[in-house]
Amino acid sequence: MSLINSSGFMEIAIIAHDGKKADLIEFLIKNEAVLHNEKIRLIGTGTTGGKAEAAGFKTQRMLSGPLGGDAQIAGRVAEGITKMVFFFKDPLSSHPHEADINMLIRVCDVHNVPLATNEATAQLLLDAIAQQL
Ligand SMILES: O=C(CO)COP(=O)(O)O
Repeated sequence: MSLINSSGFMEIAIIAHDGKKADLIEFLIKNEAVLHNEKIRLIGTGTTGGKAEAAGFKTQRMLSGPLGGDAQIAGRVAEGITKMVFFFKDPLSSHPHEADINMLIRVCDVHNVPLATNEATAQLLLDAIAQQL
């Protein structure tokens, strides 16, 4: 399983529900030494991506999650462009686009793409890839 896509980058998707956005930004800042590596490309759902950009992380923004951003990222996972997903889900809230959320998770499993749905898992994944950069 290669984590580098055909463009030569490790594209990581960053997504967070509203209740987890602050945690994700804090996670990015804590790991900025790895995330600013020239081989890493960040993409994100609309609002999450905007907050990451505001925190100093160059991020290609997709549509907002509820407007189809999760589906766009699922497409990139299916096409082998996005190689890892950090999705800080809020398990205590319901979401109108639950079908998109579940579809993204399913597509990651179909294509064997590493998916972290919480910070502990995201940290383990990032620590692992730091060795490969
Ligand atoms: O709802 C989301 C993921 O399901 C996140 O979308 P935003 O980053 O646009 O808020």
